[in-house]
Amino acid sequence: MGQLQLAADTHGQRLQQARQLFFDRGDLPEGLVDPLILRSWERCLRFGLTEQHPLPGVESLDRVALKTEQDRNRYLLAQGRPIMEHVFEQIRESGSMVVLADANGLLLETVGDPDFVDRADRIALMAGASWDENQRGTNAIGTALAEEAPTEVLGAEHFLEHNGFLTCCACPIFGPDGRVIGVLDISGDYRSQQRHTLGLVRLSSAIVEKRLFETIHARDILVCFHSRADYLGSPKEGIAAVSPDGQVLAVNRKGLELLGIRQVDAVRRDFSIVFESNLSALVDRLRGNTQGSCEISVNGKQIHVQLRGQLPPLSIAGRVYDEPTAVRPPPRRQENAATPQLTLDTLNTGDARLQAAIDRSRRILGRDIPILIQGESGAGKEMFAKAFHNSGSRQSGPFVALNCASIPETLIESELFGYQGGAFTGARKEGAPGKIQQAHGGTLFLDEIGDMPLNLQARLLRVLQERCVTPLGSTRAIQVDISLVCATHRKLREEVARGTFREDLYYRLNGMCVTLPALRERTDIRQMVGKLAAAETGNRAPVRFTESAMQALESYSWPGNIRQLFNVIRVAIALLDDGETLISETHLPEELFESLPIAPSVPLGNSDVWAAAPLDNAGSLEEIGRQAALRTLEAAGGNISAAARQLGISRNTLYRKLGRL
Ligand SMILES: Nc1ncnc2c1ncn2[C@@H]1O[C@H](COP(=O)(O)OP(=O)(O)OP(=O)(O)O)[C@@H](O)[C@H]1O
Repeated sequence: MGQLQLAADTHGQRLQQARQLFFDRGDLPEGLVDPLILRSWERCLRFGLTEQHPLPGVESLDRVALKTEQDRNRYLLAQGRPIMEHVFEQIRESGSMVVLADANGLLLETVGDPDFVDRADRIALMAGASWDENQRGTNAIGTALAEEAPTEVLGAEHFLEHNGFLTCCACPIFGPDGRVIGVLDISGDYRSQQRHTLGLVRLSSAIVEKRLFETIHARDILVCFHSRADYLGSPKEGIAAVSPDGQVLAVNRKGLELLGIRQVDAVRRDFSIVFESNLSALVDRLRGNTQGSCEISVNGKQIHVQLRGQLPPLSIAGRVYDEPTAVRPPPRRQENAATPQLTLDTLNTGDARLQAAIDRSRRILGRDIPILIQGESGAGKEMFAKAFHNSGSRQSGPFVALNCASIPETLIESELFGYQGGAFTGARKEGAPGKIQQAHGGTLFLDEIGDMPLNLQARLLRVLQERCVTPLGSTRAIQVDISLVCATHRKLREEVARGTFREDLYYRLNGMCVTLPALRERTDIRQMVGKLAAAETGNRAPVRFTESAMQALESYSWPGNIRQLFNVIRVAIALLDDGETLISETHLPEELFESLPIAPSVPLGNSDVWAAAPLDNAGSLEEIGRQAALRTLEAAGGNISAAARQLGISRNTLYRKLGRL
């Protein structure tokens, strides 16, 4: 008999003794059970559970309800799925499964060995079921959530007898604001317990957290650090997100550990105070050397630092950091073209439908009528909103954008309405104003408004009616004066009919609706090509297009619209040899020449990767590739093999593209 088996037997005997003491005699079996498990058993008794039965009425969600929950947690799933696949590869054929659950213990997705999945199904360890402690008793998922700590629950440590055949390891996943947003778990047969499983789950959760942090702060300067240079880039590195004016916006959990401080000690402080170094000098030292690192001293300790994310332009870097109060920070989002004076006039490149939309919008300038912009993804809705703001009387006020689809539901509320200090775990001591308040005197742009959760729609409606906002945890309403512009790629009327969008809010937002034409419907593609190419080359020598290349660009169906066109032009320019300025068909992707045009409604295929990969944060071809790989993976429902097949690359290459696991 192996040592592990012996240990398991001894552990099993001790547990039986502990259960007898606890359940039969009502004693606390201290010393026989891990204190964390004991705390959980006591909680379960308080919930009214018995060791034989869960509470009556515990039912799993049906497919539709599960889909809704998966949708609400799409952000967590998008980052979690590739990691689950990767973890499963490590434990395949060990009679186990990998589970991703939301912050309430609802199982969102599972991937596992078929034999074990069958057994797991019988105890409802499957997507759609809740494993909250108050329903299933002590279990790694529910208990990790209750304790907010990595948790291992072995065999009879499970409160409910019928779960005693399980061994489970789970680790909570913390969102970028420090709140728990989900939990990753590996469950298997008690007899196949592996010593390293908890470590694997912890590491994997750390990877998901890191990706969430990097995605949320993709538009900020990311200062990555560790006491060991070889840990830079690993899930163990600390990351601080810093605004262009040198204010620390957030520090990830590893970073707080490394610095030995709390979130409230860092957030909203100047970088130079938290890191005892001048950010401007650091940017200059590391500019052009983003793979390199340098050492700084913080609190008497040497740390290695690397910069990633959006570095400010050189001229701005110096100015802003030297005179923090005198200069307005540069815009957080860099538009690709027409940045200097983006107005409704400059958007007009000759297409009649676009011109009609511009004319209609111009008429309501300065009248504070909410405008709803509809159009396919990448058709230029945000650009239009910015141009609308710049053309009206509020142009000197702030333009504040929030994309309701790209941040987790738990964050939308605090991002939008703000919060008072101490409103929730991880909240900053001094609180933070929300986007609504930040837009006071200017324009609030709510992108993908169709993705706003229903409960927040009600709160938003109240703000629009009363022109007041009440931050989370506060009772004080703050007056706001905002002009509202919303955009969506969804058909909001249909969402209203389906009951997923409030009718009263729909009418409130829809003072005037403009629909932007899809790029394939536009007659000014040549002009757009010229404009986007000029934006990409900047001060370098201008590029030209052969007639056949231009015709290919004109006749393609552009499912990803202007974003895709710009992407294609960027890549074409990158493919030119030194000194070469003529773009021909060889510089364009093959799908432009395939006979079947790609309609936007077909499922994502190889060529749609180009369509969907957003350019806004794509600093390099490597990043474009990573985003394309992510999109394909999402479209393939998280199935790594299917996504790799679709891209025509190996699974390993796909993993590498997804972020070098
Ligand atoms: N008229 C334009 N001139 C130059 N670039 C443009 C123009 N319109 C859009 N773009 C560029 O195309 C990309 C997509 O535009 P934008 O983000 O405004 O589209 P969107 O419709 O809001 O997309 P989504 O619905 O996916 O958020 C951006 O990089 C933007 O800078």
